[in-house]
Amino acid sequence: MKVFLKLGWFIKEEKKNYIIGLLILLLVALIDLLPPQIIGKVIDGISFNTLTKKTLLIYVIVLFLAAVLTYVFRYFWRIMIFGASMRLGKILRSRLYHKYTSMSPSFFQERRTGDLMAHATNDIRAVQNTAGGGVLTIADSLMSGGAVLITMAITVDWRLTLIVMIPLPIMIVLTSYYGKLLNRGFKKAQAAFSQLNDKTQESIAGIKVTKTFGYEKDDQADFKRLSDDVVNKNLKVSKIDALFDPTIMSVIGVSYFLAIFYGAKMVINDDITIGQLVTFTTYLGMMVWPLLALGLFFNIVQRGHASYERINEITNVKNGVNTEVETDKIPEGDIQFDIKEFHFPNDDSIALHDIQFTISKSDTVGIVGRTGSGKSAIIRLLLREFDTEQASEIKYGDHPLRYFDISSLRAQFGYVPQDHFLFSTSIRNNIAFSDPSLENEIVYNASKTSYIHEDILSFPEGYDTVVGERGVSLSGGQKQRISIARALIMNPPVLILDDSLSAVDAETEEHILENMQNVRQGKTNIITAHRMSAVSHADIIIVMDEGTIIERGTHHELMRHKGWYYETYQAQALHEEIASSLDELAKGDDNDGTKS
Ligand SMILES: Nc1ncnc2c1ncn2[C@@H]1O[C@H](COP(=O)(O)OP(=O)(O)OP(=O)(O)O)[C@@H](O)[C@H]1O
Repeated sequence: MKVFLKLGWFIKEEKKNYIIGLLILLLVALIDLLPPQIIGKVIDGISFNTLTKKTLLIYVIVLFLAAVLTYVFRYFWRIMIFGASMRLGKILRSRLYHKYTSMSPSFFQERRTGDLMAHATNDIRAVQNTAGGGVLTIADSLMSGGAVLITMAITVDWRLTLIVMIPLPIMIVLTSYYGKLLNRGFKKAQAAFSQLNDKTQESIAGIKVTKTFGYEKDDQADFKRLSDDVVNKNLKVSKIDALFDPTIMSVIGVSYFLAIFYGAKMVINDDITIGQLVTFTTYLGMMVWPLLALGLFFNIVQRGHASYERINEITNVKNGVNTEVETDKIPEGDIQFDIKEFHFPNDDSIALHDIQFTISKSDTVGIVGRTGSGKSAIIRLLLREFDTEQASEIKYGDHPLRYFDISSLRAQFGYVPQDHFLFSTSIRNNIAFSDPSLENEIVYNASKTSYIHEDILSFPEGYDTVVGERGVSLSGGQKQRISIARALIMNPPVLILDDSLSAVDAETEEHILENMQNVRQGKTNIITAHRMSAVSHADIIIVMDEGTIIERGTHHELMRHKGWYYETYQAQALHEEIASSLDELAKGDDNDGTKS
């Protein structure tokens, strides 16, 4: 029942629909009381030989009207009550979606995708059912059941009514005990479903790796284990659920026995007529549904409560990043880093320390270093993915990052992340993601700059080619270049390429960088890379190692310095030279082969 208190805000909102729906439901319950009365009267009329044709006709007309009214009323209460519950589903779905889209990336890092999807599907369905089926079952059970009991007491005999109610308290005790067991069972079953959802999502996303490693059998076994777990936990719930019906039917059975036993005695003693006894037992039959509805109500409500708690747990999570600021100032100017020490949330090891450097407005900055040296960490702090001290230690213009509204801060950046992502839509829509109404010419220019225009034209449907599961398969380099075009099209004050040229060959990289130098004049660029050639043209290059800066300067300064940058640059240049010589040789061999 607690879930109704928690859903009080919604019930208040939909007060009108619920009241009208419940009133109509009450009318149906009252109309349903008529037929047993009429049956009793007809039986008594026959046994006392007082039934005339005219009264019989009136009874038939009343029964017919009752049937028509019940039909119409049932239709309307369904629309009122189930309509309201659907609106609750919509509200919760929007809340969750809003929550998901407003959370910082660390939120998603800590949670499993399958779990988040289960909240948006299974859990919402369960809460929606509470606001629909739950309200209906409790109202129907109280109103129909109550109306039937009162009518039995008034129109037949109150003593007989009390007698048949003797077994009811046993039923209430048992069903509320089952209800508690159900809640526990549902929580476990929903959690197991989340895990299965997560497993399915991960398996599909990682299908290529699974196949390459021949891991299908283990993957299937893993899936079977989780699937069995879901079945077992739901089976436990069903076993508890299955106790409701027999308990209720047994209670009704005992009540029937008492009704016949004591009712017959009363007929013999002339306390009630035989017609009244038939009316009474017919009413008792009408108590089956309200009592079953009560059992159903516990089931629906316990499931809804467990799900509502799971949804609330997510919607109550505070966004890791404090977004409440008073200024509407747009960030502008140089970006200064003065990071003393940074560790990722929930991680004790130091990811960055003693990072001091400035990115002057309109400069291109290169950040290089071994894998795991902290390049991406710097970028993620600049994008305020975490609400740590560093939001004060990094300044944009005259103010720390914390000073700015998070949306206007992020709007300054065009970011191409390391793990680029394309949506399952056309290439054009992927590039014009920030504004789908952009003219084709602008889309083409961005593609030309990122050196992907010709590739796109060679696809079967050009820019309308759909990417992803049901579309064309793109190479890693093509995906990277489309992602770069998507960032370039925004013409952002600061463009960040986080290892975004790793999958293109040296020649393509050179073309892209050359094009960028032309179109990004007067704007800031930050490029992190493993290949030194990607940053050699930068105004300043930062070399990272073990979370701190070990070298800095222009390409020429660093080459003179003869440190890590110099050595890596030389090694990569040599490697590049050997690779292109081998390429030439292979081409030569091919040509020879063709001639002979
Ligand atoms: N969310 C996280 N929680 C804890 N540690 C993290 C997290 N993300 C990264 N790290 C760790 O922080 C360090 C720096 O990682 P970062 O991703 O910045 O390296 P990088 O230089 O960008 O590496 P790469 O070139 O391979 O992308 C690494 O040791 C990494 O394992």
